[in-house]
Amino acid sequence: MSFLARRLARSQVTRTFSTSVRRLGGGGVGEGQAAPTYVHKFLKEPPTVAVVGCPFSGGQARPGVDLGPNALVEFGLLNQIKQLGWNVSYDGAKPFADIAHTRHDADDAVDPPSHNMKNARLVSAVCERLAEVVGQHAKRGELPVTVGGDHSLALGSIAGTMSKHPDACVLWIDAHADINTPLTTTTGNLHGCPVSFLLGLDGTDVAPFNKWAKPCLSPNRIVYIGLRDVDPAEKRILRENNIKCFTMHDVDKYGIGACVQKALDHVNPERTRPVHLSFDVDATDPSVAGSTGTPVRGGLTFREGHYICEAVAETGCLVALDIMEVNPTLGDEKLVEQTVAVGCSLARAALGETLL
Ligand SMILES: NC(=[NH2+])NCCC[C@H](N)C(=O)O
Ligand SMILES: [Mn+2]
Ligand SMILES: [Mn+2]
Repeated sequence: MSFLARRLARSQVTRTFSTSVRRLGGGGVGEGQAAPTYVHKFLKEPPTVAVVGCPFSGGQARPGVDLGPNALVEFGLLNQIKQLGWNVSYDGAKPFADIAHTRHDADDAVDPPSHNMKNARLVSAVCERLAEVVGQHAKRGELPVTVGGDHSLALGSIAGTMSKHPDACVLWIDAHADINTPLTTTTGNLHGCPVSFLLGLDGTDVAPFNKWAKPCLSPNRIVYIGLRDVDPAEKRILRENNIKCFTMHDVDKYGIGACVQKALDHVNPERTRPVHLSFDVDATDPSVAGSTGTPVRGGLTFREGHYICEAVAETGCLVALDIMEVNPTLGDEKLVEQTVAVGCSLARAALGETLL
């Protein structure tokens, strides 16, 4: 175990679900038993997290992001979640074992570009499988945590969430909007496109995706936080579809607290709707999580990133979480460990770690 992992493990051992997450004890805080501050609105007892590691890099061009899930699990993610009081299950890469999931765009002969998309068959197959796996966990009343892998996977994870919770809303935390369509993408990388398929935008009704990926999200049920690198065609799409965005400019202007509140008020005004939180670690500044394939300077601070996760946890509405785009082959050892640690701590924050 690395130094950081050991230190983290030590600081966690005394925390239990019943004392740190579920209730404020009657003793210290005024009269009687305080009400639970944190109630899961949509999960079955006992609260269970299903970690779904998806070692996949086919949605973009840089190898190594497929090693993300293993890096987070090696860093202790499963135990860290257990220590927050959750039951935790983990299948390793088994659900994807029969798909050549770590291939990326060297393989044009097997998976030729179609409709401007690279690795379309591969991305489609992996996302279809991921949708099944996430959907199964959700239907059991568990909370699937999908650990990527590149962000094309959110097409699968969100489709899976929607199969159980068709009224769910999505918080998409990212430097990028990932809303290119096969008609607008300039890179052909499908990690820049998942949202357009979820919404069923023009140009997305194409094989092989249209075999399984039916539009399942409407533009008023998704909100972005952290944007700062949006392609011109994506800006047009966001405007035309009236999609609510909190760019880094807005985070500077209003502060993260107001942005998250407005974001939740937009997609989930009564806090009665299930929430799928899709977190691309490149939303945070490269000084916070630098081991990622498309870093963009000027991002969320460590606290701003965690605040978003905590505020979602506080609603009790979280039904699914994605932690995406950790690439443990980019940067020196220190940067990698820091990025992996941030991936784990964002997940813990979304699962209630810092709530009293
Ligand atoms: N998930 C990400 N990191 N996406 C980056 C997308 C970059 C660019 N907009 C593209 O379409 O390729
Ligand atoms: Mn991104
Ligand atoms: Mn992304």
